[in-house]
Amino acid sequence: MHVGTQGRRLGAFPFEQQRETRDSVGRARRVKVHRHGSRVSGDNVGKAAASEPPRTQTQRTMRGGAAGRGAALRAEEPGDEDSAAAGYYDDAPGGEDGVLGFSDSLNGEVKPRILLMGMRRSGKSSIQKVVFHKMSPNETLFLESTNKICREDVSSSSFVSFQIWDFPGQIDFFDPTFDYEMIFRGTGALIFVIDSQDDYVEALSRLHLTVTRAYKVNPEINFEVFIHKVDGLSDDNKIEKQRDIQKRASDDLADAALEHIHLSFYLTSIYDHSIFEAFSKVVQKLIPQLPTLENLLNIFISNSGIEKAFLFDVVSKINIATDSSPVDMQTYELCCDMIDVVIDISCIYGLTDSEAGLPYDEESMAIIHLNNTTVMYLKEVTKFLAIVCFVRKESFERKAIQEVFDVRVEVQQNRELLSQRRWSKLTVTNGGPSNPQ
Ligand SMILES: Nc1nc2c(ncn2[C@@H]2O[C@H](COP(=O)(O)OP(=O)(O)OP(=O)(O)O)[C@@H](O)[C@H]2O)c(=O)[nH]1
Repeated sequence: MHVGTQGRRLGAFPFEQQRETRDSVGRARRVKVHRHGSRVSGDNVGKAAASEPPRTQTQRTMRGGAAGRGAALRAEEPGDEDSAAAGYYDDAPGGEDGVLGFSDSLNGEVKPRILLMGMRRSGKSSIQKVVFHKMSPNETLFLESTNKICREDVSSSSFVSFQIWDFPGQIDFFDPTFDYEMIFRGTGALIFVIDSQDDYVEALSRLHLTVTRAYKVNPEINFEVFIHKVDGLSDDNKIEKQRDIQKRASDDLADAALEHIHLSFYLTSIYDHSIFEAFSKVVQKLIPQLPTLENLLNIFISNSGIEKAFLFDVVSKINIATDSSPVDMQTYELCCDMIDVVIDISCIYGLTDSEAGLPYDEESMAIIHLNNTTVMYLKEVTKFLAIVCFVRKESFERKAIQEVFDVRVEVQQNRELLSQRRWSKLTVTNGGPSNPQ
């Protein structure tokens, strides 16, 4: 396997130092990746966030105080939103954060919201922490119950940009301080989490109430149901539970003459890749450019000898898009593992203490030969995105992949050359030096 990060030396540490690096630097670097992953738009916000502990820095929270809350809500959604949900919003320590977090309003962009709802202890915060904060599943055992709505901005590129709102277990729709109209109006997807290891009768009636309320306010919401914690169930049991939950939820909607509301169901667990796969599908539905991206990947694979190509957000391991050939869970898992390996190896061996670099940059790439004549190829595409390709050994040896990426490098070089020439022309015309330097 080759892992490249700005040509840094690999494998040069003595063993003891390696361990130390892993414990102290490796972890710190990981946090760094995550910091840049959970970005807040706007320079000031980013700078302020950099010096804060991970939790406050990435969770955009609303201020409990009327002024702060009012400012924040006005900034995001013009209109009379001030009354919204005083008791439900998180109190941000060091209030500035809450206000600045609403950077959408500063550039006029409104990010779609993904809401995480469900009964207490169903696993909502764990899902958010594992997918977006790289928390290990076991650490979620120590998570405290969420009392207020916690909000986080995720923007991995120009086409992946949304907010996640993690709700406390029980929301009282009849509580006058809970302005659900305001919340549902800007929502792109509502994820309702059901604990499959618990009795789910109450959860189903909550699901029904939530869906019908939300639909009334905004019929455009995608309703996604995570049948969660399936790691404790046998395969048969999983299918049985899914069938039962699906049927009961559909029956409830049919009884209310709302059978036209579409619910999507996913079997998920934070202990395997199912949660990343499910979240990928939820996010993909919110990407307007998805058909174009799929088309580009189709063209890409049909002209390069590559069998399958995925575009991934490196931080969250969300699969942004793939070509239209079928995906199986195992392939998806391999991609996630490869991303982990690249980041981990870069953190441990790719950086030195004196360098403030990131473990993922424009020179990041990796090649893994599997034991079944398949080769996996990962290459940086943008600061936050990677393309992961599966290619047969024969095609790889014909250097199909290298040719594809060499073309990209050549095109870039030609562009640079062209712009340099233009620049020289311009400076000569203006009587300046002909060299752009
Ligand atoms: N077995 C298993 N346990 C999980 C899974 N996801 C979360 N849990 C556990 O479920 C418990 C509750 O998780 P939380 O994330 O705090 O639940 P929550 O829905 O945010 O809870 P509230 O904040 O009270 O609404 C924790 O002990 C987690 O470790 C999973 O996929 N499988």
